[in-house]
Amino acid sequence: MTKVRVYELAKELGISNKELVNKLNELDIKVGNHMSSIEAEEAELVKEFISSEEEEKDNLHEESSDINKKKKSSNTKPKKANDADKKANTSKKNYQPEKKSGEESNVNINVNIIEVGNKIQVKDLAEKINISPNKLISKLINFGVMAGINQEIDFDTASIIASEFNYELRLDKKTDEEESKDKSYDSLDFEDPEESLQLRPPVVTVMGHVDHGKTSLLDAIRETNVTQKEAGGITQHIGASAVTINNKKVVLLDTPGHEAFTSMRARGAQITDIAIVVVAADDGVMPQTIEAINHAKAANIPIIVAINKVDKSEANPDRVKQELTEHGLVPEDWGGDTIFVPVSALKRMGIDELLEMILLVAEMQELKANPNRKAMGTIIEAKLDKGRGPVATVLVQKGSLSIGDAVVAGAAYGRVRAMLDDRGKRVKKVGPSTPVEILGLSEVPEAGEHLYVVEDDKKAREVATRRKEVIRNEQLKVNQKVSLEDLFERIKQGEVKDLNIIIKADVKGSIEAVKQSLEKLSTDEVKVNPIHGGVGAITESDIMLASASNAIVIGFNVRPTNTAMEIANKENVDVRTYRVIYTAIEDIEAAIKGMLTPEYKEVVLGRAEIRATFKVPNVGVVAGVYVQQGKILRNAKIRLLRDNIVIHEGSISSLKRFKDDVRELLSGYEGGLGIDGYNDVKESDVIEAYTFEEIQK
Ligand SMILES: Nc1nc2c(ncn2[C@@H]2O[C@H](COP(=O)(O)OP(=O)(O)OP(=O)(O)O)[C@@H](O)[C@H]2O)c(=O)[nH]1
Repeated sequence: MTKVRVYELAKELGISNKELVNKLNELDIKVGNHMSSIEAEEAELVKEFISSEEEEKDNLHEESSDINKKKKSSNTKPKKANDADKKANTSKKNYQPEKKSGEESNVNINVNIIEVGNKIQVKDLAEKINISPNKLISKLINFGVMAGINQEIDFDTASIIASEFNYELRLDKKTDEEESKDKSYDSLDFEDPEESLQLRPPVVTVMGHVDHGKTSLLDAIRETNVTQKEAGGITQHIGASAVTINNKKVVLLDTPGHEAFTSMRARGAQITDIAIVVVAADDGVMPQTIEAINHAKAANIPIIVAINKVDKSEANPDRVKQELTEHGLVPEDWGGDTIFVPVSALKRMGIDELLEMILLVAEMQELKANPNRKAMGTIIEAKLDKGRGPVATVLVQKGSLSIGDAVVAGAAYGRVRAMLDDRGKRVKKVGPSTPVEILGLSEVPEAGEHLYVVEDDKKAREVATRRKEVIRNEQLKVNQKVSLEDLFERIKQGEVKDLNIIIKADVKGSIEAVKQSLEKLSTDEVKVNPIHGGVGAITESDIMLASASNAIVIGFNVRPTNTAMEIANKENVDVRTYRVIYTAIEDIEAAIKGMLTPEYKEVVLGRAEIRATFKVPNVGVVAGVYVQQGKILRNAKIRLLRDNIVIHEGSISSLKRFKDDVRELLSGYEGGLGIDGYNDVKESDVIEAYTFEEIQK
């Protein structure tokens, strides 16, 4: 009997290999991938099935507004599929009209009417029309709708499917509203009417290069603003604190640095209104200053520059201004719109001015919230306290939180048993922009989770249970981050309008060159946005920024650090490294146009650190290595990294364990390694072994 390759059939049908493989599996024709082959007869069946599906879609299109008509069309429609079905003994269940057992076959006589909202979750619909969710999902696939069990489908799609099972759906506006309020955790956060809004204090994060004085500045702000009465009280560390100037409050997040800021953002929580970027006047703009600026810009929040250490004799505030101008922050006195405040955290100089500027920027932003509603906030920190149980610091963002409120935060729920402010004082009720420590939760919530007040305990428990499901789904959603592979598809679907890119390189010159070439790749459909560039290894902070901003990371002659690599895997951030600028530009251009056809992908096998070097006569230099992770294979390709910068790429000339030649060296073992035609190895260099794997399509 003749056989047909899947990829040939896909080509003939004008659909992707993946689509065809899915279709075949739906029809119970088991295939592994596009290289598998199927019987010619099966191929015929698939062809007929697909053409009948298309016909079906056309019908639905024409008649989509009329439910009754739809019912008719879907009852007559699968005829062709039935014919096809007869030809091969494949599963019939996928495309035969379903009849509820014990019911009349003439659907028009016995139609069940159900009221549903504008949208309905797949599993709810399945329950309502009395079929298994899996059956419903495969039915949806037949209709060209890819939806998971927890996903929502619209009313039209739902009613078409339901009609096949003798159910008629009617739109019920009330159910719709109630459902969306009940079902979705995030819909607990409703919009407040304009007239209910009142000004609220700004929430500030301090960022800047290491040792430029972030912590000192936070301390200075707090100390200069503690009133006499409060001075005796011990300032609690709860993750955030509030200070008052001219009777106005400013909230400071305790953990300085853009890493903390961005990891919050990566978890979907944007709590900062204003970023203070600290630059030491004696040191000027440094790499982490630029990172901080780009992290704040990516989050779209205003920046105030605090030029710190102006007490020092070598302080040169003008140089700081000059340097920052190059990064788009132009001081007001130079015609720009960025506020610069000279301060000395050490000598407590300029602190009040800085706070006044914060209030000014806050005022311009018109930060408002409705204090008279059920509270909504974000968890800043949380821990398990031996005596007190789960303890969480929440920044109340909307509404007012009171003792006794039933709350839910992620999978945690409970009643607020006690509340403490940042001075350790017990409080009963707090409004927007207030950090408080709360007791009474069922478990320790994740930082970054939203907290909502709900009617009662029962409701809190219910929402928390559902939230657990959502969290699980969100973890799956991580997969939906942008990558070059599916970029074209995502642009076509309108899901990606900005391609955010982070560029890391071994030399500064490359960054600017790449940035300019990349910007030129923008099309009408997609804007290519280099959001950050820096010299050196790809770090954890780069990956978090990419994750928070849905960006891809490209590196030139640099590699990710071990932690960065782990986090990139976890967060599903696409990291691409190149030796030459040209290939990177070519890749991204191809991805935008949908022409990227990689057949192989690089897989890192492991990394080994060089602990010693030996000169071996007639051989060259051999490195004594210790495998830190993964394994080193004798026939793998390797890179020599120094501070995660690629010094050399090549292959292994010898791999030994003690005196013996070995084919591999595993994690935790030591051995000797020679690099083919290369001797310039140093202690603490890292050998990265990698290989290429064929991509399964
Ligand atoms: N002369 C002078 N020294 C300062 C000033 N502010 C901070 N310093 C000093 O600078 C050093 C670093 O200050 P930190 O506040 O620890 O800096 P940081 O940015 O928080 O540092 P990391 O947390 O390590 O990133 C300390 O030795 C401070 O005493 C200032 O205004 N003037």
